[in-house]
Amino acid sequence: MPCPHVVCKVLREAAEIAQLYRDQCRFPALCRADVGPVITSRYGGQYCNVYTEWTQRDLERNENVKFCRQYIVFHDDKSVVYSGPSGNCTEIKGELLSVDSPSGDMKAVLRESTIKGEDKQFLEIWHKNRKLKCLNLTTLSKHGKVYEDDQFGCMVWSHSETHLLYVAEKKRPKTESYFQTGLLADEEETIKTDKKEETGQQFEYYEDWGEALVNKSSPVLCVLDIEGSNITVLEGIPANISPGQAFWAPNDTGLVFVGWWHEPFRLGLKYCANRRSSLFYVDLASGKCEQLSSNSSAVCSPRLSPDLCRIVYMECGVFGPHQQCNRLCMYDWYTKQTSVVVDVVQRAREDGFTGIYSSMLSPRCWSADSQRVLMSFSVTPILQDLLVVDTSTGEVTSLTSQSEEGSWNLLNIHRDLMVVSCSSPNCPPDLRVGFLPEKGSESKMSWVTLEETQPQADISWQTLNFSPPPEEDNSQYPGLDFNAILLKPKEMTAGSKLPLIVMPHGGPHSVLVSEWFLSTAVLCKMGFSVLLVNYRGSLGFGQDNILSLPGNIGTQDVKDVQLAVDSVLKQGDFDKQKIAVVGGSHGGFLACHLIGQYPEFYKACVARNPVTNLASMIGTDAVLMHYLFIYLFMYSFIFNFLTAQLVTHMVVFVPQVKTPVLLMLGEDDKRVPSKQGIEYYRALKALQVPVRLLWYPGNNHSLSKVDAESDGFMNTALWIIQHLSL
Ligand SMILES: CC(=O)N[C@@H](C)C(=O)N[C@@H](C)C(=O)O
Repeated sequence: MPCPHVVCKVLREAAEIAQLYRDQCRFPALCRADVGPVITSRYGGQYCNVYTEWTQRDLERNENVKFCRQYIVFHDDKSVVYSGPSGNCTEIKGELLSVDSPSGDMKAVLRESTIKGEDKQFLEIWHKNRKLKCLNLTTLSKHGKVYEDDQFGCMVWSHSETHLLYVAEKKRPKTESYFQTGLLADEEETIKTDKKEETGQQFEYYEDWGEALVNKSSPVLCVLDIEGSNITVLEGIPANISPGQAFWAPNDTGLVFVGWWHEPFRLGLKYCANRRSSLFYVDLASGKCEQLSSNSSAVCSPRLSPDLCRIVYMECGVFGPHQQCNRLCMYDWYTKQTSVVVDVVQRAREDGFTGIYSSMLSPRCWSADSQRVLMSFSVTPILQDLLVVDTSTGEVTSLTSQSEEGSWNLLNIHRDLMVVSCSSPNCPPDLRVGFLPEKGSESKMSWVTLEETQPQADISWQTLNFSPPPEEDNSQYPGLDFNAILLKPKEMTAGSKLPLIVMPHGGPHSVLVSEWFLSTAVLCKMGFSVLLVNYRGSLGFGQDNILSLPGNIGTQDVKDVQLAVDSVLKQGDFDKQKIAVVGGSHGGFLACHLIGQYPEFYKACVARNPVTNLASMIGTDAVLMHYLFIYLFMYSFIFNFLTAQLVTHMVVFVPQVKTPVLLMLGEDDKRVPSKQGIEYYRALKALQVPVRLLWYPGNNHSLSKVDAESDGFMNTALWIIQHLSL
């Protein structure tokens, strides 16, 4: 018999929930910041402009709008003297990429516009108050579409400001069938090339780089000579690598870039930092391409120091977990020596440092004297701190440990002026600037807020640490802990109990930090408590924690989540009959496992693009290596992988399920085939378990288009309200 008590009041009306969601959507997120050149006023004062770009969901227009706002920052090179906005927000439309030249005099913009129903790309060069040039890249047809993604994309001015570097899809040959030859005779270039090569290639399959990189197959490095309006597609790069994240070498002698190998085939790159890749240099005079980093690891985010002498980059192992603890490496341009500045950390060090887990460094990350590197990442796997690394000693110091709790994000640093954003589960992102203190004085860091946000008084949050009981300890990696973030509505009627929504993250090698999340904030404001669990295998606890999960998927992670829930329930604030579980991707896998392994416990389940059949992950473009490694770790590779033990954990425990399940699937998901969700839906239907499937066309794995995300949120909330009988 459940004990009688009052359940806390939860907002139930769809219109009111939608209004709450709409209100919370009004908090924008920062996506970029640039620091302009120093200007000296006629009275001797120094100032610079800080340019920022933000995104915000526009529910009426059903799009994520992007806008910019600039700020003026007067300073004395050590501290901010005065700052404030210069003008209002301006929406940015049609700009795919933009970048100011180093002097700040020029600006390059890649613009997309639809003319007579056809998408065209234009490259514009602006000088002061006028547009100098506009090149129609589509008509010029030197290459395919320009890449604007974070993985490969870049647009970089040469140091001399005479050339512009970018990445685009390689031009594909025109093709014709064996039976309609001659149609291409007017195509000059086609005549010049070997005709045989193109005949019969109409239906050639081009592998792409997978989830969120669809149609990105063979990137090429392109250089625009601004004066002559000439575009050169660089040659000399090995045909079996895809270049990206490129920049100009010292003195503009060549280009440095990351190259991802195509073998065994193009493994999806999104969420997978472990794909074999190296740092390369291509010399512009000789066309010779040289490999600068190891042959057997994965690298990303190379950044050149202001004195143009050294390049830092992050490196991790290949074939292992899809996200791991990184090594911070440094390549000396002149001695050609590579050193490891910060190594992989197996377990938390005595000072609490657990390693580097950034997926990307900010566009600039060096201190002005080229001695220190700045980065933001989770130091304890809850708080995302701002850290400064001394490249000569490898010493890591926090810049934010003295500040309020939350997650800090370094947007940029230039001439030691940092632009950062800070948020927490009850406070949307703000915008701050501050000068990097001298070495040894990091604790004296002082911030000036350019855009303030108020903490939401009705949400409280705390972090919780868990140690698994001896029977759940990992024998190979003993003594590992994990943690969770618990959000609660602040106002609770005395004697009443809260409904609880459990949310394990996806990945599985990912982490939930104490930052602002729209959905959890709205759920909490509605009256729900939310538990975000970083089970063993999450990032931020050291490499051993990550390695403890492969081979134990479906058991260790499931038990950790359940332990966290059981421990939280002991607090006594929660109604044990009103618990729901929500998860996406691997988090969806865990949600489906939890309702299968604890059939009476969860009263509602929502799974977004869940992995429900590991057997069918084999052969999917992006996941093969990743999942084979994770799930088949304990089993011999491929030939005998279908052991009874494995099958138990591969297809989630369907027959035991009683919990009503809401499934949300993205039609274009390249990471977890939507076929799996449909199979799971049919299995639950056959078992007469209440199940509903929402199908989102035009959405990939992230289900992040504004209409899909908002519809997904509303249906999640209403499904939980219905099945928790609230
Ligand atoms: C590596 C990867 O994409 N794994 C998926 C199964 C997954 O869980 N993705 C996470 C990152 C997500 O939240 O989408």
